[in-house]
Amino acid sequence: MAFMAAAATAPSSSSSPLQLHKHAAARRSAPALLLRRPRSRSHRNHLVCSLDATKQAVQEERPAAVNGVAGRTDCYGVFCTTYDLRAVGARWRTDWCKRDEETKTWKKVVSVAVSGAAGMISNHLLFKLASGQVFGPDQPIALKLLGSSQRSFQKLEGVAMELEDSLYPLLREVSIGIDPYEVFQDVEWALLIGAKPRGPGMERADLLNINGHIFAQQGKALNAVASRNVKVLVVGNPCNTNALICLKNAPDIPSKNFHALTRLDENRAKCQLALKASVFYDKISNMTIWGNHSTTQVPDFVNARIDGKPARQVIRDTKWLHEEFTKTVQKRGGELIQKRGRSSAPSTAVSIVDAIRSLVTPTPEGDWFSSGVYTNGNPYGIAEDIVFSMPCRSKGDGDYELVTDVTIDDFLWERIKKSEAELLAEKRCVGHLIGEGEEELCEVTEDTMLPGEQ
Ligand SMILES: NC(=O)c1ccc[n+]([C@@H]2O[C@H](COP(=O)([O-])OP(=O)(O)OC[C@H]3O[C@@H](n4cnc5c(N)ncnc54)[C@H](O)[C@@H]3O)[C@@H](O)[C@H]2O)c1
Repeated sequence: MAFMAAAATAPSSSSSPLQLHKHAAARRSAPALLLRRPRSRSHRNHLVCSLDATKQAVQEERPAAVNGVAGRTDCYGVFCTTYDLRAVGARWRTDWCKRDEETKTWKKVVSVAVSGAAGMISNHLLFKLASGQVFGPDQPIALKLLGSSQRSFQKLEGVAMELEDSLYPLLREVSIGIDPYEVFQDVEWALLIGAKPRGPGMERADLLNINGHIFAQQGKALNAVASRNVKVLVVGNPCNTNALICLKNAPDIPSKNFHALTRLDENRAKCQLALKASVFYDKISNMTIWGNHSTTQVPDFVNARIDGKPARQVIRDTKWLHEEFTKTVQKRGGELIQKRGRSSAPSTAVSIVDAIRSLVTPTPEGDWFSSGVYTNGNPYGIAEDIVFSMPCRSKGDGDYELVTDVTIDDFLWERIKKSEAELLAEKRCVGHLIGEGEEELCEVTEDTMLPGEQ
């Protein structure tokens, strides 16, 4: 347990209602921070009850060199302390506080790792996670933030401070680090967003290799230290093949637990159908993105429904469906970057929220959602042993099943095969990272990165 308090020290004052643990600086190669705070739906009561004791304890226990003093330290102010709520409850002196503690019941904290935590997408996502929008308003959460290098550490500190200042009742723990073997310890969710952007002149094949190494290492780390049922959502591009690399390097974790994010594409496709049909987008359902998160993706208007009716019955413009719809969805990120000057981070963060919520809440009757998942006995005849976006349904237990009642006509199948061929080619490029050959055999030459996501 790299980040957790290793040794409980005695409370700083015998009359203190708080049991305060100084965070043991248990780091190996990487620095780490830990924030644990008393938080609850009624956390403001806790804070009122405990404020004086907290101040006193923090003052007495705080290590000498913290709060911006030159030189590196492992903890910063309140990040260095752990409060034991049970001890607080046991020692409350006033009836009001006692009553508050006795009536409280807590779900077990869910532990979520986020890589690329100082990046643009995380800048939106972390605050949604901490607010309860993702796992629910009664689900406490621990956030484990992974950065890429010593240089990123200071940025992660800044992110942790912003989270702290946001006073989220559900946010119980924030730890930061740059060693995935430490950050992924016991995590139940791993949101792998961090990746290198494609530099000037860099081929897609180069990116596959560079980012592939990141996801191979992170897969190994998850395999070694994460919860045995960790759910992994890969966002960093090229996300399908990165997810494949990650799962191949984590043989002790079920392959079914790995996802590549294609939910942004699904949301964009729903938006375009809604615009074309002049309906609000909550009327669009059964939207599938087939294949790769690239320009070979296949947004499926054949099975999509608008207000419960097949989309093709509502949108009679076949030329638009065949020729414009897919292109518009693919180019959405590029158009956005031209207008806004930056890539689509807020809507990507929202789509990550949607992707997770689709797994932790039951799918509405008759509907489904898209996710890039491992092909292992799929009912559609798509090549096995790749990560391919397909229609899924969930009971809300974190797991999913593939949807079988879909129609795949010639139009869809021809395009699905192209995306499949691309993913098989990407797989050959990363054979050296998935235990399938020492030498790279890479024939990916076409640039199929989605515009706006480099
Ligand atoms: N799947 C999708 O739908 C989708 C949509 C948008 C963006 N993306 C991809 O998501 C990724 C992140 O996008 P962003 O806009 O947040 O980028 P960003 O450059 O703002 O942030 C990326 C962060 O990742 C960090 N990082 C790099 N290597 C890392 C490593 N090994 N471990 C941990 N962190 C590391 C960087 O330091 C940086 O802070 C990119 O690869 C982008 O192409 C995917």
